[in-house]
Amino acid sequence: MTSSANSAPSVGLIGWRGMVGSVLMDRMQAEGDFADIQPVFFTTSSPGAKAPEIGGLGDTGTLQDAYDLEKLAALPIILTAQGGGYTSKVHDELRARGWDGLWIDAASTLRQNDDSIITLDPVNRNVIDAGLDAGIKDFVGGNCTVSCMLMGMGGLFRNGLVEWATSMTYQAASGGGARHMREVLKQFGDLHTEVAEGLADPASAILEIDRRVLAKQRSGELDTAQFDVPLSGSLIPWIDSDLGNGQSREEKKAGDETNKILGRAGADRIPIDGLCIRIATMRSHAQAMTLKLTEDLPVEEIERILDADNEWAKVVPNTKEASAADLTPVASSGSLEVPVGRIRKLEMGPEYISAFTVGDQLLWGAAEPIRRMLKIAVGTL
Ligand SMILES: NC(=O)C1=CN([C@@H]2O[C@H](COP(=O)(O)OP(=O)(O)OC[C@H]3O[C@@H](n4cnc5c(N)ncnc54)[C@H](OP(=O)(O)O)[C@@H]3O)[C@@H](O)[C@H]2O)C=CC1
Ligand SMILES: N[C@@H](CC(=O)OP(=O)(O)O)C(=O)O
Repeated sequence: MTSSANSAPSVGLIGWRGMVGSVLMDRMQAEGDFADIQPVFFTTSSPGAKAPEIGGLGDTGTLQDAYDLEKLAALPIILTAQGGGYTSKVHDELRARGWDGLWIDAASTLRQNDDSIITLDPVNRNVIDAGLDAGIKDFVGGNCTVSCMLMGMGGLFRNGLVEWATSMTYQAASGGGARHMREVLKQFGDLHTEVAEGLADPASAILEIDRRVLAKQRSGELDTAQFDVPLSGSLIPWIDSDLGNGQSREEKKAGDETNKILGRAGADRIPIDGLCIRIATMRSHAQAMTLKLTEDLPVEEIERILDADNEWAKVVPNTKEASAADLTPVASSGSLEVPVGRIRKLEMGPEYISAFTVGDQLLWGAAEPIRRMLKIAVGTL
């Protein structure tokens, strides 16, 4: 099926052609990961079709049925970016049959199970290794906002310097999926078309243009099939389901997942809460944070700790020019670097600081942690 070395473990790949899966395949090819595995490509929709061509791999055979439990159970490692619906349908049944291979997953379904680990190795390699030693078999990528935040702010959290934190997010359309990204662009296009004539005339009144944009947004004529309401030229201050206590499910993930990634629970838990907001950006999630530190550290020391924590966290000087150039979704998209800036002391007291992070939520937010988990599983990271 592949030209990889015969001793390389077979890895079932599900969800490889979706948006997250495509980013994952690109990264795996860029890093030469296919040299260390024998990939078996699955599909939920077209078993028997030709498997994707992967440079250097030769014939990758045909696509296997992703619901064929016999085929799945024969594999030592399964990696899926297919989504929570697939995980719910297949994972438990596979385990119930006695399958004890490694399940690596991008979906949230298994994240809060006691016998799963949220994988973000630059931040919690110790938790991952301890889990592997203890026989844990389910490794799940974290929520995109949480993973991107921890890649930027990990230095403070990992050194026990955060008493509590609150984050206000600016989450991109891609968090909803590919169709959501298309909808945002379509809405921008339709709004532009509505006022193109006036815009082309520098003498036209901006308030008249604004009135027409607003009228179009409120007209019900824009395509809002994915987000339900217009997002372009607006925002939506709610992401994911309503937990019924005033909090959204996305907001609950901030505290739950951050602490689980860090291996903190009970009295060690760091309170983290805030509001999650959808904005009309494409693929990078940003967040403005307020942190209460456990001690009064100089800003320079805070910057040094953040910058030194991992090779991807990059401190941006707290200036207007640097922030506008390097601390935006446009700057971070397509890059593994996670810029963190706007670090300054707040008026509330010397332990209170602000920070702003932004990161590509399809890279560190989705594909990269599970790609690296696969490398840990096969012993190459
Ligand atoms: N979107 C995001 O930002 C994040 C997503 N995730 C997780 O990853 C999961 C997958 O998300 P995402 O990649 O956005 O989902 P996609 O909708 O892009 O892909 C999911 C699956 O849809 C099927 N599919 C149907 N039509 C197409 C098409 N035209 N092009 C590509 N695939 C198609 C494919 O399955 P098949 O080949 O079997 O037909 C594919 O694997 C999510 O459900 C979530 O659990 C996690 C973090 C962030
Ligand atoms: N909920 C995230 C995307 C996502 O897939 O998150 P999770 O992996 O936690 O379900 C967003 O909308 O931006």
